[in-house]
Amino acid sequence: MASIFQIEKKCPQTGARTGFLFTRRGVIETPVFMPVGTQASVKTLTPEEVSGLGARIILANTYHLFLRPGHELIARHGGLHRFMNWPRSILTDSGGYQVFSLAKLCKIEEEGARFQSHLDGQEYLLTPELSMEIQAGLDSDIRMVLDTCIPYPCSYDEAKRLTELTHRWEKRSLLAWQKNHRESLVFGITQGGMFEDLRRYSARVIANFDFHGHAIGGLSVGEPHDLMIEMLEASLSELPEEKPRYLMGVGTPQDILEAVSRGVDMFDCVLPTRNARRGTLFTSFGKISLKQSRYKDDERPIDPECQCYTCRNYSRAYLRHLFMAGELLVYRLNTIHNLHFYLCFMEGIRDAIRKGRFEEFKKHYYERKEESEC
Ligand SMILES: Nc1nc2c(CCc3ccccc3)c3nc[nH]c3cc2c(=O)[nH]1
Repeated sequence: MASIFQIEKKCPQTGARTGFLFTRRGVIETPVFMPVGTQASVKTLTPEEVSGLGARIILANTYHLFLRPGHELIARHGGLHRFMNWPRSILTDSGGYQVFSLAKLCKIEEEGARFQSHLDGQEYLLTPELSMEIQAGLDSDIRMVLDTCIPYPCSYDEAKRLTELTHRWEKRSLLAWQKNHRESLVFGITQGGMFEDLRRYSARVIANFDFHGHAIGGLSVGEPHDLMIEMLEASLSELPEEKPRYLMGVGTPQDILEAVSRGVDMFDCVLPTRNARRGTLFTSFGKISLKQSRYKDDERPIDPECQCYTCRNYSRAYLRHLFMAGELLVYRLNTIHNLHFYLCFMEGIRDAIRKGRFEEFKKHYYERKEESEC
């Protein structure tokens, strides 16, 4: 497998590293945050705005696009990049997780995941082969294997059973990918529930297949922060350092910092975009909510230290007015700010690692995090 990942600089004190991930549609600097564009759109923003904020890879969802408008329609329209006018890299999830979290009456069988569409109740069977076929129709650059996302909490026996089924699905996914998907990259996903021995076992099995990169799955499913870190460490301990690691669904700035320290390269999370639509904004001194009356007459920007379009042009009072009035503009202005915050945060992490100052960066983050709101 040609090397699609190059480590640039390692932090001497921690497992943090910067690197470059090469897809056929461009180079991605890591550690990277990948904005979520579930239904072929990063909600409320144009692709030019997402790219202008610095994003070089976005995520899309196989489950959603399969159900609507359908991968065959998107394929007829030239694939997802053409369809949504996004020329850079796209990573698509396999649908395993969404079937669990969204579909009705999901039944896990050896063949695949049988479910009813949350849109019209129609029944489908999502198999590893079909998942790869859908991702090929979308023509995504990084394709995820079909896995079962183990619920939390879950018994040891059930976690073991689902982990072993996942390994069989991943083998089938890889075979399907090898048959006619070689223009893209394929990532494996480790599972193991919240059991350290199953986490190590799953990582060892996945590491022995021939994937371009490895995702750590089954986390950020409602478990406590410390348990997530513990299971992350168990998984990472058995994954090769030279391949990219992707921690699925993570997370808050603090989660990202802790995971980068342990050698994770790729992140995705709905927080910046979803919180934006709920009026919750990230700042260098913690989060603020536009619902609070204290901002009614506040002329300052969201974050005085932020250089984004929203902070350079609008006050908290104006944003709160828009939010309380239900003016749609606020969803765009808040999303611009939150995505800018996350993408700048990642640039700060990469810069600190390159300059050998990652520990200092982390310490500074924790000091600022507890500051009283300004
Ligand atoms: N396939 C898979 N996806 C997960 C996601 C969705 C990430 C995603 C990818 C692409 C688009 C949207 C979302 C998780 N989100 C939070 N925890 C998660 C765990 C898993 C998991 O174990 N397996």
